[in-house]
This record gives sequence, structure tokens and C-alpha cells, in this order.
Amino acid sequence: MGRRNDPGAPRGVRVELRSAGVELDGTTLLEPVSLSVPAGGTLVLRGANGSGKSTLLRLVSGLRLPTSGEVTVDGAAPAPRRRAFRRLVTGTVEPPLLARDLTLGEHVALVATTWGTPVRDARTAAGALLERLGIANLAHRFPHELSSGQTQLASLATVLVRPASLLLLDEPEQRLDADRTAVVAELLAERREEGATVLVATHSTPLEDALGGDVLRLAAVTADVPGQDVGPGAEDLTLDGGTADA
Ligand SMILES: Nc1ncnc2c1ncn2[C@@H]1O[C@H](COP(=O)(O)OP(=O)(O)OP(=O)(O)O)[C@@H](O)[C@H]1O
Repeated sequence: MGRRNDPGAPRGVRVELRSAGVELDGTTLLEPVSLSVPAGGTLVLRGANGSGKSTLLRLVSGLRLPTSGEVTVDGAAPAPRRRAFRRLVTGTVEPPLLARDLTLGEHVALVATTWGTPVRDARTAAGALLERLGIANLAHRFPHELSSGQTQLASLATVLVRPASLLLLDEPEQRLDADRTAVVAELLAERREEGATVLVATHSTPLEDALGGDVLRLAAVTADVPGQDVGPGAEDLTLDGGTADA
């Protein structure tokens, strides 16, 4: 192929946090966390509402900077302004941007083309993915003509249709029934088998079990005032399997 935009085969990237935490105006968003996910690894983030799962994913995506510690993806700080970094990373950390005048099928195919897939192949890939997600029959619908669960599936389709080395999914099970959640787990497992690194924040035990990666349980943030004892820190974060390496 050799095109400049050749999507190529995905190559996983290593993700590391070294005592990375976030405080904002006296509020703790994420207690300092240290972890290392090797290229091709899977890490499942669990924890109560407000424990910092989304914040951690935003650190890895570069949408938020740590106020303490360090975050690296493939050995460098996340740099979402750089196309080379954006090329590595896909996910649902940001809300999906939906165009009022594009159908579901057009949205998904469009995303694939922006990452170098030729239009015909992009349409085929979009159709196949929508079929897997059980919404191929909705390909001609506009965004406002979808149910909330269908909108979630559409969002996941735009995330999964493009090549990426790192997938960041924030509660992909939201608004999905058990069967669709299982399909999402299968799709993520396939991406991992292709070599991608996968980080998933979830409240779903079936999804956690289906993904089968290591699990990091974030402790609830217990205080808002900096300088005081804010409760559990990184030492209190338990990683199932007994190692910080996923
Ligand atoms: N922009 C912000 N300003 C102030 N506090 C924030 C901001 N964003 C998040 N927080 C706080 O940071 C903490 C962590 O939020 P985060 O969204 O990371 O948690 P979460 O584990 O993903 O929660 P959930 O399971 O409810 O999605 C929460 O207490 C939240 O209120």
C-alpha cells in the first residue's frame, strides 16, 4: 500500500502513570496513581461514582494534565494536538461529535476515511461493524432518530471503525443491554488480539469478566481540601492479580 495515510496494522503502546494525580481548585479529582500497562495489555478500571476513572482516562488521552506525577503513552507525554498521537488513540473519553445531516452509516464510514481507509473500504467496514453491533438496519437513520442505547452503539461504532493502538473506553456498557455489552467485549478482545492496548472504565462486572484484563480499583476520594489527609493514596489502590503491570 505505502500511502501516507495507510492505516497499517495496529501496534500496541505502553501506558504508564507515575504517581499521577489531579487536583483542581482545592478539589481532588484523582488521588495519585501509579500503574503500567504493557503494549497489548488490557486494564479495567473499577470504582465508585466519582472515584476518578474518567479523570484517569482523560489523563491518558491528554485531555487533562496531571497536577502531580507523570503520564506517558509510548514513552512520551500525551499530545492530543499532534496528529501522530491522535492517530494512536481512539475512545469515548470525549462525547461524540454528531452531524445533524449525516446518517449513522455515513458517520461511521466518514470516521474511517479520515484515518486513511479508502471510501469503498470504509463503507464496507462501517457496514460490517454496524452489523456486529446489531444496528445495521439503522444505517440510514439520522442521529436524532436513534434511541439512547442505539446512540451509544453508534458512538462505539465511530470509535471502533478506525485503526488505533490504544483504546480508551469510558463505561461502554452505558445504556446497553446484556447482549450488546457482550458484543462490545468481543470487539474489544479482538482489538487486543490485533495488538492494541485497551483501557476500560466500567461499572459492569460481566464486562470486566469478559474483558479478562487486570483490574485497578480506585478508592473513593474522601476529602476536597488540599494539605489535609485526603484518605487513601496510590498504596491503597488494589490491582487484582497483585501487580501494577497489566
Ligand atoms: N471539571 C471538574 N471540576 C471539579 N471537579 C470535577 C471535575 N470533573 C470531575 N470532577 C470531580 O472529580 C471526581 C472524579 O470524577 P470522575 O468523573 O473522574 O469519576 P468517575 O470515577 O469516572 O465517576 P463515575 O463512575 O460517576 O463516572 C468527582 O468527585 C468529580 O465530581
